[in-house]
Amino acid sequence: MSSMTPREIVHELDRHIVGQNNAKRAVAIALRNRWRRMQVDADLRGEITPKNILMIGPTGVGKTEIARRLAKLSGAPFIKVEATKFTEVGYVGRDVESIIRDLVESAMKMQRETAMKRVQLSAMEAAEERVLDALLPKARGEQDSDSGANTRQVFRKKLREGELDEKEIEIDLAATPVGVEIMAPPGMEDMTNQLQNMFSSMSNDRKQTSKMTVKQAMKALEEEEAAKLVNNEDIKAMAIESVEQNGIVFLDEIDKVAKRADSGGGADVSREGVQRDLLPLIEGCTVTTKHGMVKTDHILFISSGAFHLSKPSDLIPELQGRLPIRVELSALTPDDFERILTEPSASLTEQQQALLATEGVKIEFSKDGIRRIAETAYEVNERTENIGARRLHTLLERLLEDISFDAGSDQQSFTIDAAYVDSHLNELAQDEDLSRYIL
Ligand SMILES: Nc1ncnc2c1ncn2[C@@H]1O[C@H](COP(=O)(O)OP(=O)(O)OP(=O)(O)O)[C@@H](O)[C@H]1O
Repeated sequence: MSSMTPREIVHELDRHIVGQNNAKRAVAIALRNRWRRMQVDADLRGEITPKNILMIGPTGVGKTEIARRLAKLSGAPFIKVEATKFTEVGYVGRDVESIIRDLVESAMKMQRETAMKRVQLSAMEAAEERVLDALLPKARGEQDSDSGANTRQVFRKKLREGELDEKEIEIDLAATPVGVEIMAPPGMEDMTNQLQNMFSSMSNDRKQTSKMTVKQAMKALEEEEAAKLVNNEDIKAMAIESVEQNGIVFLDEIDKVAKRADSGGGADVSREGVQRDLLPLIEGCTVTTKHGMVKTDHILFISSGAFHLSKPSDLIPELQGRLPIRVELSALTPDDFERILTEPSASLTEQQQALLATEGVKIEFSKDGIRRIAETAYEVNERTENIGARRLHTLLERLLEDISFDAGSDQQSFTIDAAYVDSHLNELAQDEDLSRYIL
């Protein structure tokens, strides 16, 4: 668990997200509180539940990004779900517990990757032995002799230096489990999982001989050996522990399941139903997953919504009480866009430059060029639909389309200044119908 102070967390988030200081502070405190909770006496620890957060702000201003970066920073299992998913026609009552099951799956993946990394070296050595066995298929006794050992040593050296990479060999690999796709009705995911497990375990012990290059064989064998070295039960236990203690669920579009002031009856009933379904998860309950039982008491829920048509007070009172920390994210200005284009580490302009550099094309963004992109994005957002910083992605793609298409042919260096931006985007940006489709 991360032991960073709130100030350090905000500082780290600043590297990726422009502005939105209140939201950054709120999530930083929430994360630190988890660390604080782990420091108190075990008796009291059980009593302290997370202070969940409600982020209020228009689309594309960084709500998801803040939560995602926070999770990454703390190595926490993370999942984003849309609350509206549970109101779709025909899906009423869709199992909200699947949120926790998916979270456990993501934790399993993280834990498995960490465990695999830990055993990487041993796996590589074991794989090397198996490749050498395949390269030098000798009778048993002979391998133990001095000359046998010497040859093996020579081959090992060649193998490590990559000299044998392209040589073809035959190796025995565990057969991949039969792919069985089972379609079950919503809410029956557990049954599907069990059936799938049953089918895959049926084929677990089978081997298949494959012909491949030494390089491919090393990769396949390394994976197989690593899988043998990690203990699945440990991974399960660690995954569940990390979900229970560190898990973060990002519940988007929570405003869309709130009762609306202007509508009456029907749809409200189903929306309220979703809130009631979600409540036990947020209040703390136990969910059965195929890897074990998960208590949701200490999972951090970050909910978010634009709240254009409804207000947080339209949520059912119990849910309001469980989302005590409210933060507002502001709409982005042209100045923010300018900063988003250049400041974050691996910013959009940096990414484009790096991509084109691979073809020997150099692009420079001048200061007035950046300013003009930011202003155009803002104008298009105003005139059509406000999709926040996402507009910068679509605009940049369009702006660099020609360069990107011709890369590698003639001109090798470009300066993107205001004139370039105007000549490539102005016509589109001014035409409302066109920009709706293209920008
Ligand atoms: N303040 C910001 N600083 C840097 N990048 C941002 C900022 N706001 C948005 N972005 C970028 O815009 C994209 C969309 O942002 P994000 O997914 O956080 O939107 P959101 O506010 O969660 O909207 P929605 O509610 O529609 O999901 C991301 O690629 C993100 O990197």
